[in-house]
Amino acid sequence: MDPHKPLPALTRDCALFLDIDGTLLDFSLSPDRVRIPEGLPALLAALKSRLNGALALLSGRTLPDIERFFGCGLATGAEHGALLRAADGRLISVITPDPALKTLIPLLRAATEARPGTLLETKSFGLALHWRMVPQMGAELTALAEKLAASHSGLMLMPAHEALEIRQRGTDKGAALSQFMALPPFAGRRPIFIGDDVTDEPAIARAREMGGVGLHVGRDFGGRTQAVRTWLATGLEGDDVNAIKA
Ligand SMILES: O=P(O)(O)OC[C@H]1O[C@H](O[C@H]2O[C@H](CO)[C@@H](O)[C@H](O)[C@H]2O)[C@H](O)[C@@H](O)[C@@H]1O
Repeated sequence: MDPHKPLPALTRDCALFLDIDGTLLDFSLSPDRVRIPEGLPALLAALKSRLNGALALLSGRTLPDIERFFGCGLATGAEHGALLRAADGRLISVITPDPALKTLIPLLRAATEARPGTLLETKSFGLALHWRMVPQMGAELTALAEKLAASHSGLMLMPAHEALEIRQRGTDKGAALSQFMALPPFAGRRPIFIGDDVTDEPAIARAREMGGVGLHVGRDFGGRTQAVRTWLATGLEGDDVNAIKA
């Protein structure tokens, strides 16, 4: 977007899709240390109600992480769209995990244990190597992951913020957005997606292709998650927002 262009209005006819880390939440030193701003779960619940349920989280996080952060009441595309769950808990789709992922765990775990400050995050449909505490370790871990994944054609590597995601091919947040948009209560609405990372670009592009808006935290919100939360609160104008400032 043109940085001088005002942000779009978050109106009742939108379908809202939100990334989590780096968009709703500030980054922390490790995945389990994120802080959920007071009022954010209530803000999301109020927006969901304002949009007649057309709000979904699209994240690289696991479903249990997302439920721990925000409860179970939001439609969710977890692990970059590997698993899609409706707000009422119904499973919409889930991929079959590639058995190759498990075979990489012992080698990657040994590599992170040998490099203090690095971390291996094991998820249901992918792995993530983290080095936020020791950025100088990023190149070595990336080289190792490239070597290990090379013989597994079903896997792909995706650079992330101070991390590398090892994922299955065939899913991304753009496809997840399309799947939700084909279903009620999303169908027929104007999609708005907000993300911050390379893994969010397919959903940014997809929202635009569908006549909606794809926003980027760095390009459109000055890199500030607080600016995202403030803009989200504008979607409640007219409601009693005093109790739900995030
Ligand atoms: O799609 P997202 O909701 O943005 O999730 C992307 C990944 O986020 C997490 O890692 C990132 O956030 C951590 C906590 O702030 C940070 O320590 C790390 O450096 C970031 O890369 C999460 O751990 C991953 O599983 C998600 O895929």
